[in-house]
Amino acid sequence: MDAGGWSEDTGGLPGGASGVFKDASGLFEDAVGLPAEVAGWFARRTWQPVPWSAAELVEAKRGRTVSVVLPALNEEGTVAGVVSAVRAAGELVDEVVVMDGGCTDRTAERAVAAGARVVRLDEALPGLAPRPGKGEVLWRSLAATRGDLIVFVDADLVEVGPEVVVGLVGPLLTEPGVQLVKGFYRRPLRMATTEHRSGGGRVTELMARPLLARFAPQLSGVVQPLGGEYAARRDLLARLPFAGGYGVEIALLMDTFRLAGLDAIGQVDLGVRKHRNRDLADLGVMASEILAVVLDRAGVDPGPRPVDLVQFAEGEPAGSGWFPVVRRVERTGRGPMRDTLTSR
Ligand SMILES: O=c1ccn([C@@H]2O[C@H](COP(=O)(O)OP(=O)(O)O)[C@@H](O)[C@H]2O)c(=O)[nH]1
Ligand SMILES: O=C(O)[C@@H](COP(=O)(O)O)O[C@H]1O[C@H](CO)[C@@H](O)[C@H](O)[C@H]1O
Repeated sequence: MDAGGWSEDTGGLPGGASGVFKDASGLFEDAVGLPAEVAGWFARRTWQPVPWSAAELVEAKRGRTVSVVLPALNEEGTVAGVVSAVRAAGELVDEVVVMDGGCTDRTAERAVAAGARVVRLDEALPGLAPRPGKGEVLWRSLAATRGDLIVFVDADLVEVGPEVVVGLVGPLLTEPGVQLVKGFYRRPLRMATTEHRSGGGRVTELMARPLLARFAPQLSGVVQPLGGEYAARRDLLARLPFAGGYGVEIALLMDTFRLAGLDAIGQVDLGVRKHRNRDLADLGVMASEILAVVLDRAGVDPGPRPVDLVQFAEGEPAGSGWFPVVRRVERTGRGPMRDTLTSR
């Protein structure tokens, strides 16, 4: 599959351009070419657009099974739409599981009504007290599902369709060397009253990319390293540790690279991703979790645990001054699920 005009000998830029990449906004006038290793990987392991149909992939399954997992913490407003979108992939999907991360709203009820199986954290691993954070939810999904391939899709997406599953499992069913597939997309930024065509993926741009550039430059070709839509072989995920909070995605990416090499990773264009965009304060906590994980994977002491992140809020009414808000950032991860299951 021609990966959309990118080739290994053009410095990684479309159309043979190399050296300076001119952009209408002039923001990239100082761009340089991709390192050859990254350009080569990008050309080999990027599928844009996705070339497969659901029917072709059903044929390609050859007995392999697919579990789709939606991590959900109070997503009653969107979970049913995401479940329906995933189920529209038909026979490509063998089970749809919503992992209840501790919901106190109608997420579970609406997920069941839409056709998903709902599993609470304590049900997935009875007797093992759940820990907070997204990573714990994804880790426990390995015990709650049975598919040979596991697809993670956030439950807060809107305007999503079955192509999210088709795209993500495509390389896993057709390229034997690929073990982890990340989705990528244009990321609009939807705030309370406005929607911008791009601007989403704020922690990706401000934290993840600069960290990868310094500590794992081989992964710099991954368009959306933090994206919550990705798929992997169970036998890979079961051998990996899971970071506890929002560091789970970048940890899985770095650990897959360390364990299986760059060509075990692929990425597919999924079009546009719209989700609930959290405020900057929440993203500050997320960035802190991601920073800690990347430093840990890079062998750099991430500092004390837990760390107290001091942020500031403006008092009411406006003009009445600012006050500190301290958020304790502590997400304890888990070891490989393979070890947990064999020790139970
Ligand atoms: O402790 C958590 C945090 C998040 N999530 C779920 O993980 C997905 C991604 O989380 P979030 O939307 O907060 O991340 P963002 O997309 O804003 O970076 C969503 O479906 C959340 O409901 C979860 O199950 N438990
Ligand atoms: O990519 C990002 O920068 C963050 C925040 O996205 P937005 O700025 O709210 O679009 O979103 C991702 O990061 C989380 C941590 O990896 C993932 O868990 C989320 O699924 C993903 O949306």
